[in-house]
Amino acid sequence: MKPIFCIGETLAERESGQTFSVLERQIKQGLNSFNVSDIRHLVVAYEPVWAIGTGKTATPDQAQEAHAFIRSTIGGVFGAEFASEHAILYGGSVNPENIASLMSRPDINGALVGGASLKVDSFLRIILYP
Ligand SMILES: O=C(CO)COP(=O)(O)O
Repeated sequence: MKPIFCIGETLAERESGQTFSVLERQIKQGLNSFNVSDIRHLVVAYEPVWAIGTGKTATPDQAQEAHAFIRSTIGGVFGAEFASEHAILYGGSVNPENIASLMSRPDINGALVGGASLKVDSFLRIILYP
């Protein structure tokens, strides 16, 4: 079994410029009692609350910026080598139209797909992008 540790800010937090401080707090508090060997099998996902099931996707720039911050914060806690090898997924209204642009960014290593996975056609187009 692979646990998925989902973190992300609300729209109010984003609009008030707190995205990075919220992510940092969630990472530090959420992973506080784990060591590198514990979290080796943990998957981290950036899921901005405002994008989940809303049809509003983070832009590739917004997602990349958040993923880079998450990777750097994880690196500060568990070491840069671990952080550079650790996959970080994006979740929040991923669909066949936005998967390629999201996946083109260096710190976006996969997707956590909700609603679009319930329709065979759209899920297949996501899996088989571009
Ligand atoms: O929460 C999600 C996947 O766990 C994202 O769901 P949606 O893709 O429906 O926004």
